[in-house]
Amino acid sequence: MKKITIAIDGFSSCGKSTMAKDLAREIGYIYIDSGAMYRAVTLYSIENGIFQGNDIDTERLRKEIDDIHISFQLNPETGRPDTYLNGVNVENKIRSMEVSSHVSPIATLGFVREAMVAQQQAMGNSKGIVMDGRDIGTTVFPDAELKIFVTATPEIRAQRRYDELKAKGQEASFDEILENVKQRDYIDQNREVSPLRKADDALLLDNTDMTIPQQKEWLQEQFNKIVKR
Ligand SMILES: Nc1ncnc2c1ncn2[C@@H]1O[C@H](COP(=O)(O)OP(=O)(O)OP(=O)(O)O)[C@@H](O)[C@H]1O
Ligand SMILES: Nc1ccn([C@@H]2O[C@H](COP(=O)(O)O)[C@@H](O)[C@H]2O)c(=O)n1
Repeated sequence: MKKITIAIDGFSSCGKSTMAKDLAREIGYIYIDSGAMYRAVTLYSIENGIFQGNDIDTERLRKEIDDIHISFQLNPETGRPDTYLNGVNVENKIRSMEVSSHVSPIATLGFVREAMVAQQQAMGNSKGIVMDGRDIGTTVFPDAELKIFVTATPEIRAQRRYDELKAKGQEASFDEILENVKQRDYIDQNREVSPLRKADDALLLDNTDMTIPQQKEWLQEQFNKIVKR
Protein backbone atom coordinates (compact mmCIF):
# COMPACT_ATOMS: atom_id res chain seq x y z
CA MET A 1 0.00 0.00 0.00
CA LYS A 2 1.37 3.46 -0.85
CA LYS A 3 2.67 5.39 2.15
CA ILE A 4 1.48 8.89 2.90
CA THR A 5 2.49 11.81 5.14
CA ILE A 6 0.25 12.66 8.10
CA ALA A 7 0.47 16.09 9.78
CA ILE A 8 -1.23 16.63 13.14
CA ASP A 9 -1.19 20.20 14.45
CA GLY A 10 -3.05 22.01 17.17
CA PHE A 11 -3.00 23.68 20.54
CA SER A 12 -0.80 22.57 23.43
CA SER A 13 -1.79 19.51 25.46
CA CYS A 14 -4.87 18.67 23.40
CA GLY A 15 -3.91 15.05 22.67
CA LYS A 16 -1.99 15.37 19.39
CA SER A 17 0.85 13.05 20.36
CA THR A 18 -1.51 10.51 21.95
CA MET A 19 -3.42 10.23 18.67
CA ALA A 20 -0.34 10.41 16.48
CA LYS A 21 1.59 7.70 18.37
CA ASP A 22 -1.39 5.33 18.42
CA LEU A 23 -2.04 5.73 14.71
CA ALA A 24 1.65 5.37 13.79
CA ARG A 25 1.87 2.14 15.79
CA GLU A 26 -1.32 0.73 14.19
CA ILE A 27 -0.25 1.47 10.62
CA GLY A 28 3.50 0.86 11.02
CA TYR A 29 4.57 4.46 10.33
CA ILE A 30 7.38 6.47 11.95
CA TYR A 31 6.16 8.88 14.62
CA ILE A 32 7.94 12.18 15.26
CA ASP A 33 7.05 14.59 18.06
CA SER A 34 8.34 17.89 16.65
CA GLY A 35 7.59 19.67 19.95
CA ALA A 36 10.19 17.44 21.61
CA MET A 37 12.79 18.96 19.28
CA TYR A 38 11.99 22.54 20.35
CA ARG A 39 11.96 21.30 23.95
CA ALA A 40 15.43 19.76 23.49
CA VAL A 41 16.83 23.06 22.14
CA THR A 42 15.26 24.78 25.16
CA LEU A 43 16.81 22.30 27.60
CA TYR A 44 20.19 22.82 25.92
CA SER A 45 19.74 26.60 26.32
CA ILE A 46 18.81 26.30 30.00
CA GLU A 47 21.68 23.92 30.80
CA ASN A 48 24.28 25.96 28.91
CA GLY A 49 23.53 29.41 30.30
CA ILE A 50 21.90 30.72 27.12
CA PHE A 51 18.98 31.88 29.25
CA GLN A 52 19.63 34.75 31.67
CA GLY A 53 16.31 34.69 33.52
CA ASN A 54 13.83 34.95 30.68
CA ASP A 55 16.28 36.65 28.28
CA ILE A 56 17.80 34.53 25.52
CA ASP A 57 21.39 35.07 24.32
CA THR A 58 20.28 34.65 20.69
CA GLU A 59 23.72 35.28 19.20
CA ARG A 60 25.21 32.42 21.24
CA LEU A 61 22.35 30.10 20.39
CA ARG A 62 22.71 30.99 16.69
CA LYS A 63 26.43 30.05 16.85
CA GLU A 64 25.72 26.79 18.69
CA ILE A 65 22.55 25.62 16.90
CA ASP A 66 24.50 23.32 14.56
CA ASP A 67 26.07 21.61 17.60
CA ILE A 68 22.63 20.63 18.93
CA HIS A 69 21.91 17.11 17.69
CA ILE A 70 18.47 15.72 18.34
CA SER A 71 17.47 12.13 17.67
CA PHE A 72 14.80 9.64 18.67
CA GLN A 73 15.19 6.02 19.80
CA LEU A 74 12.44 3.54 20.54
CA ASN A 75 12.13 2.80 24.25
CA PRO A 76 11.36 -0.94 24.43
CA GLU A 77 9.65 -0.51 27.84
CA THR A 78 7.15 2.15 26.74
CA GLY A 79 7.07 1.15 23.06
CA ARG A 80 7.47 4.88 22.29
CA PRO A 81 10.37 6.98 21.01
CA ASP A 82 12.52 8.77 23.57
CA THR A 83 14.24 12.06 22.73
CA TYR A 84 18.06 12.26 22.78
CA LEU A 85 20.03 15.51 22.96
CA ASN A 86 23.64 15.11 21.83
CA GLY A 87 23.42 11.39 22.60
CA VAL A 88 21.82 11.71 26.06
CA ASN A 89 18.26 10.56 26.81
CA VAL A 90 16.40 13.72 27.88
CA GLU A 91 12.83 12.41 27.53
CA ASN A 92 11.88 13.15 31.14
CA LYS A 93 13.81 16.42 31.48
CA ILE A 94 12.17 18.01 28.43
CA ARG A 95 8.68 17.48 29.93
CA SER A 96 9.44 19.58 33.06
CA MET A 97 7.52 22.78 33.81
CA GLU A 98 10.83 24.69 33.55
CA VAL A 99 11.21 23.62 29.92
CA SER A 100 7.47 24.14 29.22
CA SER A 101 7.67 27.70 30.45
CA HIS A 102 10.74 28.59 28.31
CA VAL A 103 10.04 26.67 25.09
CA SER A 104 7.67 28.97 23.20
CA PRO A 105 10.07 31.98 23.16
CA ILE A 106 12.81 29.67 21.81
CA ALA A 107 10.37 28.46 19.14
CA THR A 108 9.79 32.03 17.91
CA LEU A 109 13.43 32.30 16.71
CA GLY A 110 13.66 32.03 12.92
CA PHE A 111 17.08 30.33 12.86
CA VAL A 112 15.93 27.71 15.39
CA ARG A 113 12.83 26.97 13.28
CA GLU A 114 14.91 26.76 10.11
CA ALA A 115 17.21 24.17 11.69
CA MET A 116 14.33 22.12 13.11
CA VAL A 117 12.23 22.23 9.92
CA ALA A 118 15.21 21.05 7.82
CA GLN A 119 15.69 18.04 10.13
CA GLN A 120 11.94 17.29 10.16
CA GLN A 121 11.70 17.41 6.37
CA ALA A 122 14.69 15.05 6.10
CA MET A 123 12.98 12.61 8.52
CA GLY A 124 9.86 12.60 6.34
CA ASN A 125 11.40 12.41 2.89
CA SER A 126 10.42 8.75 2.41
CA LYS A 127 6.82 9.33 3.61
CA GLY A 128 5.26 6.76 6.00
CA ILE A 129 5.46 9.33 8.80
CA VAL A 130 3.07 10.82 11.35
CA MET A 131 4.42 14.11 12.75
CA ASP A 132 2.70 16.32 15.30
CA GLY A 133 3.39 19.95 16.16
CA ARG A 134 2.26 23.47 15.32
CA ASP A 135 3.41 24.06 11.73
CA ILE A 136 3.56 20.58 10.23
CA GLY A 137 0.65 21.01 7.82
CA THR A 138 1.47 24.63 7.00
CA THR A 139 5.30 24.69 6.74
CA VAL A 140 7.03 21.35 7.26
CA PHE A 141 4.82 19.18 5.03
CA PRO A 142 2.45 21.52 3.15
CA ASP A 143 1.76 18.64 0.70
CA ALA A 144 0.83 16.09 3.38
CA GLU A 145 -2.02 13.87 2.18
CA LEU A 146 -3.74 13.93 5.59
CA LYS A 147 -3.76 17.03 7.80
CA ILE A 148 -5.54 17.29 11.14
CA PHE A 149 -5.91 20.35 13.38
CA VAL A 150 -6.82 19.47 16.97
CA THR A 151 -8.38 21.74 19.55
CA ALA A 152 -10.10 21.51 22.96
CA THR A 153 -10.89 24.06 25.66
CA PRO A 154 -7.87 25.34 27.64
CA GLU A 155 -9.46 24.10 30.89
CA ILE A 156 -9.88 20.53 29.68
CA ARG A 157 -6.34 20.52 28.27
CA ALA A 158 -4.90 21.76 31.57
CA GLN A 159 -6.95 19.17 33.48
CA ARG A 160 -5.61 16.35 31.27
CA ARG A 161 -2.02 17.48 31.79
CA TYR A 162 -2.63 17.90 35.54
CA ASP A 163 -4.07 14.34 35.75
CA GLU A 164 -1.09 13.00 33.82
CA LEU A 165 1.46 14.61 36.16
CA LYS A 166 -0.45 13.49 39.27
CA ALA A 167 -0.62 9.93 37.92
CA LYS A 168 3.17 10.02 37.54
CA GLY A 169 3.45 11.18 41.18
CA GLN A 170 4.77 14.61 40.14
CA GLU A 171 3.98 17.90 41.88
CA ALA A 172 1.53 19.92 39.80
CA SER A 173 -0.58 23.04 40.13
CA PHE A 174 -3.70 23.19 37.94
CA ASP A 175 -3.54 27.02 37.82
CA GLU A 176 0.12 27.02 36.79
CA ILE A 177 -0.56 24.47 34.04
CA LEU A 178 -3.60 26.41 32.77
CA GLU A 179 -1.56 29.62 32.68
CA ASN A 180 1.25 27.86 30.78
CA VAL A 181 -1.17 26.34 28.26
CA LYS A 182 -2.76 29.76 27.57
CA GLN A 183 0.59 31.54 27.38
CA ARG A 184 2.06 29.01 24.93
CA ASP A 185 -1.08 29.17 22.76
CA TYR A 186 -0.77 32.96 22.64
CA ILE A 187 2.95 32.99 21.73
CA ASP A 188 2.52 30.13 19.23
CA GLN A 189 -0.38 31.88 17.43
CA ASN A 190 1.21 35.32 17.38
CA ARG A 191 4.84 34.69 16.41
CA GLU A 192 6.09 36.02 13.07
CA VAL A 193 7.57 32.80 11.70
CA SER A 194 5.17 29.91 11.04
CA PRO A 195 2.50 30.87 13.56
CA LEU A 196 0.14 28.16 14.77
CA ARG A 197 -2.86 28.10 12.47
CA LYS A 198 -5.07 25.53 10.80
CA ALA A 199 -3.97 24.78 7.23
CA ASP A 200 -6.83 25.48 4.81
CA ASP A 201 -6.99 21.82 3.84
CA ALA A 202 -6.75 20.41 7.40
CA LEU A 203 -9.64 18.59 9.06
CA LEU A 204 -10.69 20.18 12.35
CA LEU A 205 -11.11 17.97 15.41
CA ASP A 206 -12.45 19.40 18.67
CA ASN A 207 -11.87 16.58 21.15
CA THR A 208 -13.12 18.41 24.26
CA ASP A 209 -15.87 15.82 24.75
CA MET A 210 -14.13 12.83 23.22
CA THR A 211 -12.40 9.94 24.92
CA ILE A 212 -8.99 8.69 23.81
CA PRO A 213 -10.51 5.58 22.11
CA GLN A 214 -13.08 7.77 20.30
CA GLN A 215 -10.47 10.14 18.87
CA LYS A 216 -8.26 7.20 17.93
CA GLU A 217 -11.14 5.62 15.98
CA TRP A 218 -11.93 8.95 14.28
CA LEU A 219 -8.32 9.36 13.15
CA GLN A 220 -8.10 5.79 11.88
CA GLU A 221 -11.27 6.44 9.82
CA GLN A 222 -9.72 9.55 8.24
CA PHE A 223 -6.58 7.60 7.38
CA ASN A 224 -8.64 4.74 5.85
CA LYS A 225 -10.58 7.21 3.68
CA ILE A 226 -7.36 8.66 2.23
CA VAL A 227 -5.53 5.41 1.54
CA LYS A 228 -8.60 3.73 0.00
CA ARG A 229 -9.17 6.57 -2.45
N1 LIG B 1 -9.54 12.70 24.52
C1 LIG B 1 -8.81 12.68 25.64
N2 LIG B 1 -9.42 12.57 26.84
C2 LIG B 1 -8.71 12.57 27.99
N3 LIG B 1 -7.38 12.69 28.05
C3 LIG B 1 -6.71 12.81 26.90
C4 LIG B 1 -7.37 12.81 25.64
N4 LIG B 1 -6.44 12.94 24.66
C5 LIG B 1 -5.25 13.02 25.29
N5 LIG B 1 -5.41 12.92 26.63
C6 LIG B 1 -4.38 13.05 27.66
O1 LIG B 1 -4.05 14.43 27.69
C7 LIG B 1 -2.65 14.60 27.98
C8 LIG B 1 -2.02 15.45 26.86
O2 LIG B 1 -2.04 14.68 25.67
P1 LIG B 1 -0.85 14.75 24.63
O3 LIG B 1 0.46 14.73 25.32
O4 LIG B 1 -1.14 13.72 23.60
O5 LIG B 1 -1.11 16.20 24.05
P2 LIG B 1 -0.29 17.03 22.98
O6 LIG B 1 -1.29 17.80 22.20
O7 LIG B 1 0.63 16.17 22.22
O8 LIG B 1 0.50 17.98 23.96
P3 LIG B 1 1.77 18.92 23.70
O9 LIG B 1 1.35 19.91 22.68
O10 LIG B 1 1.99 19.59 25.00
O11 LIG B 1 2.89 18.04 23.26
C9 LIG B 1 -2.07 13.20 28.10
O12 LIG B 1 -2.05 12.85 29.46
C10 LIG B 1 -3.09 12.31 27.37
O13 LIG B 1 -3.11 11.00 27.88
N1 LIG C 1 6.08 22.18 15.26
C1 LIG C 1 6.20 22.78 16.45
C2 LIG C 1 6.16 22.06 17.63
C3 LIG C 1 6.31 22.72 18.82
N2 LIG C 1 6.53 24.04 18.83
C4 LIG C 1 6.81 24.78 20.06
O1 LIG C 1 7.29 23.89 21.06
C5 LIG C 1 6.46 23.95 22.20
C6 LIG C 1 6.40 22.58 22.84
O2 LIG C 1 5.69 21.70 21.98
P1 LIG C 1 4.75 20.55 22.57
O3 LIG C 1 4.11 19.95 21.34
O4 LIG C 1 5.62 19.60 23.28
O5 LIG C 1 3.78 21.21 23.47
C7 LIG C 1 5.12 24.52 21.73
O6 LIG C 1 4.42 25.23 22.73
C8 LIG C 1 5.59 25.47 20.63
O7 LIG C 1 6.00 26.69 21.18
C9 LIG C 1 6.55 24.74 17.65
O8 LIG C 1 6.71 25.98 17.65
N3 LIG C 1 6.39 24.10 16.49
